[in-house]
Amino acid sequence: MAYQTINPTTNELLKTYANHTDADIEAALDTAHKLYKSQWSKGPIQPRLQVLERLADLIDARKEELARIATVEMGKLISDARDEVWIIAEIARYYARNAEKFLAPSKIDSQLGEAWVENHPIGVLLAVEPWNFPYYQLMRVFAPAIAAGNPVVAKHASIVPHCASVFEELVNEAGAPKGAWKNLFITSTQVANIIADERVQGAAMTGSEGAGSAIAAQAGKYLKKSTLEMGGNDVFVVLDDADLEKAVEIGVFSRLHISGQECICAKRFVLHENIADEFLARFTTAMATVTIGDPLDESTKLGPLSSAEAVKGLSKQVERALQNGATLHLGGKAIAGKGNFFEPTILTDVTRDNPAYFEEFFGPVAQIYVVKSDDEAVELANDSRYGLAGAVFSQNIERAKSLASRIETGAVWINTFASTAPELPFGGVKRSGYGRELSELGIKEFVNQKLVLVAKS
Ligand SMILES: NC(=O)C1=CN([C@@H]2O[C@H](COP(=O)(O)OP(=O)(O)OC[C@H]3O[C@@H](n4cnc5c(N)ncnc54)[C@H](O)[C@@H]3O)[C@@H](O)[C@H]2O)C=CC1
Ligand SMILES: CCCCCC(=O)O
Repeated sequence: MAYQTINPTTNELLKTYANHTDADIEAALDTAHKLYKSQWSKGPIQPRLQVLERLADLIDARKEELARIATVEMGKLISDARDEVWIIAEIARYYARNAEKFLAPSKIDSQLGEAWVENHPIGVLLAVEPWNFPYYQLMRVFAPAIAAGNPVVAKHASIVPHCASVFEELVNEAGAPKGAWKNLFITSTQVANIIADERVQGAAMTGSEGAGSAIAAQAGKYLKKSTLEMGGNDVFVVLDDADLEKAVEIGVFSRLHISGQECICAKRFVLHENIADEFLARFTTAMATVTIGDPLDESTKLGPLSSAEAVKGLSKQVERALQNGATLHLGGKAIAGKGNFFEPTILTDVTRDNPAYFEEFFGPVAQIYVVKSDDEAVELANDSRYGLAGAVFSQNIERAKSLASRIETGAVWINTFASTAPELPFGGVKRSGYGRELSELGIKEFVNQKLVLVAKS
């Protein structure tokens, strides 16, 4: 597995990074484990939280540089890259300012005596992360882990090594001791060996089902806790009383955000029959006229996919959907020329016997479904192997809340697009994974919630 920076706008190879060896891994695990056994991990929380505060300030100071690195390495719009840099500083500050409260002992009323739960670190964690939010995915693990006292070794996606390197550089510059966070350019086999290592107590993974299944299986075999943040096939439900102009604008934004390479974004558009034609007409016009180009250009609204392989895979997936009966309403092909560009695409008439019905399209490909009722919308939303997020548009909030409660996902957003914030839990059910990241829930995933009880005298 080669770690390379290839600019997806030009497909120019910019840099190849050397892989780490087994000896490097051993050194990283030894350092991390020794840090876990030290006062740094088990002692007062404040020194660890001060690192997060300093890290946030360092990120702010290098915002434009960091954003440009991400855009050049995986192709997201420069404005989206700035947003990502902004939110990782916010996540660092959030845990710096809330972790002590989250991890404070909590009393339990018990007839057996004075009882409480303490929250302790559990040891070295492994993070395995994807390329689509190359900094956010790392901070989502690092911030709660360091606050709790868990050192982390990290394997990032092979196409974002510059982002991985600069993140580690920032963590070290913020004053984290060696071992708090170590980036490793390693193979899947080496990941499996790390999970098996007795010094490693947990694994946090974000990515595809294939990766998640492999990592969860290995973690299960060695009795290590894992959290999985995997794919999604989120519905974007537009009811007959929705603000159509708003729904169209947000629907286009959500489907094309990060060139459609986002696990929580609008993928299956579920339209009430009374507004379906009007929505589709406006949606089609907006998708067809979006500005496609260099993601460093501020006027661009749709950049490239992350890699040439991603374009090939998406092209085959769309072709297979059409071969199985879907109708191509818009787009459908890779854009000829330099770079990994794909046309904004709309598929209709995707029936349940079409493989596309159950598939996530990790690119600017929208599927359109028409329903007659709220019940039918819920039934279709839940007829999925995934359960990550979803959105419901209606001007009747109680009606929207009712649907939100019935949709089997980890989150439902009403009258807006699915997104993220430090205080909001992130995660899903079914084949979208298990566990939660961010919020108070996220910091509790890898701590020992230890009961202490003093018997009545
Ligand atoms: N739930 C979420 O927050 C997110 C989910 N995803 C999902 O991930 C997929 C696309 O992202 P990719 O980075 O291409 O996913 P990927 O699964 O190919 O890679 C994710 C990470 O896992 C590693 N990996 C892959 N196979 C592995 C194995 N057998 N053992 C150990 N490590 C392995 C990769 O090198 C990378 O670091 C889509 O399905 C997308 O929905 C992507 C981003 C966020
Ligand atoms: C908006 C942030 C989303 C992060 C993970 C994803 O959906 O791919």
